[in-house]
Amino acid sequence: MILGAIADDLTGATDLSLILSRNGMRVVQVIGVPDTLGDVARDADVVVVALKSRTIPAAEAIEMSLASARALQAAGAKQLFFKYCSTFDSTDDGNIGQVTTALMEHLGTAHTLACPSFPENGRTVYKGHLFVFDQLISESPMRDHPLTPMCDPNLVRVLSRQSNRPVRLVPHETVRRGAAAINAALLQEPGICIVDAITDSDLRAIGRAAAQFPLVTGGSAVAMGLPDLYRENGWIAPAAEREAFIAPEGRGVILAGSCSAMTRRQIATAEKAGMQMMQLDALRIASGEITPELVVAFAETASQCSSLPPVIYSSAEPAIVAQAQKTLGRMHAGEIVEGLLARVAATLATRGYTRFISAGGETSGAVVAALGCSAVRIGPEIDPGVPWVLSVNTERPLCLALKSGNFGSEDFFLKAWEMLAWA
Ligand SMILES: Nc1ncnc2c1ncn2[C@@H]1O[C@H](COP(=O)(O)OP(=O)(O)O)[C@@H](O)[C@H]1O
Ligand SMILES: O=C(O)[C@@H](O)C(=O)COP(=O)(O)O
Repeated sequence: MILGAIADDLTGATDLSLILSRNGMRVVQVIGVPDTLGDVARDADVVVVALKSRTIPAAEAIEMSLASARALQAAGAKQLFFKYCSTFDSTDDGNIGQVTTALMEHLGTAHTLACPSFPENGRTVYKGHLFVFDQLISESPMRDHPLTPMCDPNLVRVLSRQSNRPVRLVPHETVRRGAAAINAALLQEPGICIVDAITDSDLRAIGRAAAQFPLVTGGSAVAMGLPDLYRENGWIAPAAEREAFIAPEGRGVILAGSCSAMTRRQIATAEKAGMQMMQLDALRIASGEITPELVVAFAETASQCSSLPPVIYSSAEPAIVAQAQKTLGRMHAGEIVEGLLARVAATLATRGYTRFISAGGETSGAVVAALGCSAVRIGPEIDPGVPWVLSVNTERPLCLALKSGNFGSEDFFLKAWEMLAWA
């Protein structure tokens, strides 16, 4: 194994695993802090550890990340990659800066870079400012994220508030001059460099520039150049063949806890396509009016009426989410919704459901933990950043599509489901 990756949420981990496996690396993805990785890592070029550390207190996120780093290093990782969201999801309390700083200290390195750019999904960084397609992040729907509202587009400023290390910019003028110029800029002074990147070729140059860095941090796309680089250096074998993906027979369900504008559009499209819908309200879950039993009963009835999977969603407009948060508290509202969706998933799995599509990083983390799944194998790509994956250690095999809230086309749910017809 050459690369050890730590992702701060589950959908982010599968996104990174997909990019690396698409570029011919043998990827193993584990969920939660691993004790040891001996057997798991033996035939892998990279192990990706999926945490649920994006919105927890910074001290806990640091502890989980360092424990994962130690396990990855013990299994042979020569370089570490800290993966966070392409929309830089975090608050001033953390956790991107704090975890990066802790990993730098752990590795004894004074230099690293931070770059969430993912042009294929419309995320670019220019003059240190993060864009989502044509909008600054702070003017995009991400300003209303339920847990990590992004209101400052200047990443140098954002990261400076989260780290005691100096944070500066490597501007696009330097990035355009290629890997050697970027490398020189990164090494000029100690600290964390936000690096501008607006195209895949920028990202490949950045990867090359950081080839010898013990720690790289960023969105998944920053890793796209690493596999070729490792092969050129003889550190990994020629591109691996992808294993066949065989979806287990069984019923399916869609569970959506993401409130992103894209997930809400995908839900509307699913309804138009004839999927059976149930909307969950956070306040009614908190009052006990909506119970897991009620939701499971809906899913079972809906599955009898239609060959399409039912959609169970708490996704709502910012005003509704804000109202729930005012009554329940921001984090508690999230936990209540995640808890319900997780219990529904666990019950459905005992009743023959084997195909789960989940929308939202925190949501997917909760759902997959409840399914008892601690490792997955990466399958075919549904949309950029979102593959089907197969559980490797559950009682019965499960196939899962873990969709980042912001990712996927408007017909994502139907498209993901139809892919299983030939898998
Ligand atoms: N109706 C709602 N009211 C309050 N919080 C909600 C509601 N629906 C979902 N949430 C919470 O919002 C958070 C969404 O985060 P996540 O699942 O990571 O989605 P995304 O991928 O869009 O960031 C979760 O913690 C979820 O439980
Ligand atoms: O980088 C990304 O945008 C995704 O890989 C990611 O991190 C997903 O997070 P959520 O949007 O919270 O699902």
